[in-house]
Amino acid sequence: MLDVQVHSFDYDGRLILKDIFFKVNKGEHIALMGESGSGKSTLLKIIYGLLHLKEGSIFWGEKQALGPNYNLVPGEPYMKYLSQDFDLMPFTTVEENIAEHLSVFTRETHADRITELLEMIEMKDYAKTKVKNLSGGQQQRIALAKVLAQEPEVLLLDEPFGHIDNFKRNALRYNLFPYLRNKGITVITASHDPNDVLSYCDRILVIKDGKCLANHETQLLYQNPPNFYIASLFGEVNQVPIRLLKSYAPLDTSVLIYPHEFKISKESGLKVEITKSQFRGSHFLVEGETKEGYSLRFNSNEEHDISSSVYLNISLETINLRLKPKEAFWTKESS
Ligand SMILES: Nc1ncnc2c1ncn2[C@@H]1O[C@H](COP(=O)(O)OP(=O)(O)OP(=O)(O)O)[C@@H](O)[C@H]1O
Repeated sequence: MLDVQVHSFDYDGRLILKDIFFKVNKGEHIALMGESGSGKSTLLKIIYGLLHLKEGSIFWGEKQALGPNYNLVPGEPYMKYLSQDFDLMPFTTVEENIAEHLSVFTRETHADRITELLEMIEMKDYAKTKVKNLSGGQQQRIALAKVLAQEPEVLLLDEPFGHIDNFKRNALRYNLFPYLRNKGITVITASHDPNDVLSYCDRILVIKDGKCLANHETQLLYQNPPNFYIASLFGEVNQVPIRLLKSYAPLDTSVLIYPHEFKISKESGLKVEITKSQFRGSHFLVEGETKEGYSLRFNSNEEHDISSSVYLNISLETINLRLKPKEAFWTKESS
């Protein structure tokens, strides 16, 4: 188990992380989510041992990760970190870059291992190509193969697909995450992209301004977002005042509703006047305004004319789920 206890961390007196405590079981995949600048990369660098942690500790089982003040070469041998800059040797070939990270004691199996990794990242044809002649996305894939070369026990991925186009990104996720799971590798992935997280991570740790806002099982967090910040990490979300939905509701509160959770009716529900209708491939993302002036975004299978009206409905089940008191729920679950 990886045990992360960060009481505080600062860069030259500027506090960046505060009271971040969590454990990751062996073989578990967790995601670090949070807006840009919230401290995700800093946390990964601390865990890997690139930054000195004065107040706190990192343990992998019984072994303590001691950081740069103790290790001549920063980093721990059982852990690998894929940083946002790829750290490759540009004037050598793809296979040489990967082989660099394979053990000299297993030379006879190097070729097989390199082929296995290049197949996984779908770059088998580039084995002999010099890294400097690859695109940014291709270099990121090689960097990924490099950190996997000597199977780490713990893998820290910082925006692993940031430079890769959507087409390749989907294929790579599809290959990579099951591969890591089969190998029993413990993974922490920092990402802004819900597609990296929703299907592949067991748990999500949310960071905002250097503090941990949530640490929960993925589906549970998606379905019960405790606040707007967390819900919006998954994409579009509406904050709907409850009195718009139930005129008799005495509560001065609002519920978080994802655009796909609205059902459109031509007859009854919450009336909105269409202000925007945007093609999104599989559906239209439509914006409508209530008579009180609230703007709501919902999905529709059809395009809607500007200034036309529709009625929106949300299932009672969803409303009740979102109205559940979150404080007790989250404190209990997150321990
Ligand atoms: N070496 C550094 N020296 C000083 N401040 C730094 C350093 N690295 C990062 N910071 C600051 O620490 C804060 C957290 O940065 P960090 O890179 O950890 O955020 P992040 O959540 O990973 O962002 P992103 O998603 O954009 O990568 C930011 O305000 C950043 O400016």
